[in-house]
Amino acid sequence: MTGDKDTVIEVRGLLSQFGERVIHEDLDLDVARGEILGVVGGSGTGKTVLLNTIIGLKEPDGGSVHLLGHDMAEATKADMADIERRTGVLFQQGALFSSLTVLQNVASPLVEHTELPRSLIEEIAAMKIALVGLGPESHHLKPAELSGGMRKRAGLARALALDPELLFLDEPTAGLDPIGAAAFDELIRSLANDLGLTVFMITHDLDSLYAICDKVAVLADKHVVIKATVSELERSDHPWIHEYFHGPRGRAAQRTG
Ligand SMILES: Nc1ncnc2c1ncn2[C@@H]1O[C@H](COP(=O)(O)OP(=O)(O)OP(=O)(O)O)[C@@H](O)[C@H]1O
Repeated sequence: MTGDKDTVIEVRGLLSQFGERVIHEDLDLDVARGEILGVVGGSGTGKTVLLNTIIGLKEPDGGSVHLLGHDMAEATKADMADIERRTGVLFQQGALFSSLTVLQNVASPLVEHTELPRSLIEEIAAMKIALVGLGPESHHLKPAELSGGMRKRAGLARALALDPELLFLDEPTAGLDPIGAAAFDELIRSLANDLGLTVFMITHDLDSLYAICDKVAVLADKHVVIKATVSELERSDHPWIHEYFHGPRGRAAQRTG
């Protein structure tokens, strides 16, 4: 790390490509401890690829990523285990194991990363499920038996299973109706505050930016063109940002935000 322990994610000069196709070039990003960062950008600008690169699912083609003090290029198995214990990820579709119940899904990181007795693991999993607002009747349901909103909540409970300090969310409100999305935003905001989480959240949802993000990073032209507060972004004259905030959807979100 460059020495600043309050920077939990540090990306420098990132190059990402698939074959000849360059997705990121010279991309820099810092995320400070305790920050709730929204990551926005047009479709295909590489938001998910960035998330996957930061957490080590994709290797950078150039540049560096430091995550929770670890240089990802040199991370050992023990470092990766440390990172996995300290981060939670909610993938776009919830990524729950379809053959497991909600309780078993939420328990799975505890089974993998701890030596705790089964009964205690189930108790902790039940607590996490309650924390995200699901009732005990959900414990024995399989993912296919859940609504979209319940699936997101179950995915969030699993992401919180190991008491992470850093949470990655890929489009957490996508596919939810506006009321469900607002409730989910509220849940993320209060969990982040109460648990002191740092959050990296990819979203298309302007309402979420207004409701919960301290800062927003905009991906365009293959890199982060600006990282700023929403009100600073409203004043940006970058064409994509201007359209995003001042187009019809932007105006609607400002009215309700
Ligand atoms: N495994 C892969 N192989 C080849 N190309 C890929 C792969 N993964 C992603 N891409 C390409 O990289 C680009 C960025 O994808 P990514 O999913 O990160 O976009 P995004 O910004 O998250 O988009 P959206 O908002 O639509 O979800 C896309 O053009 C995609 O086709």
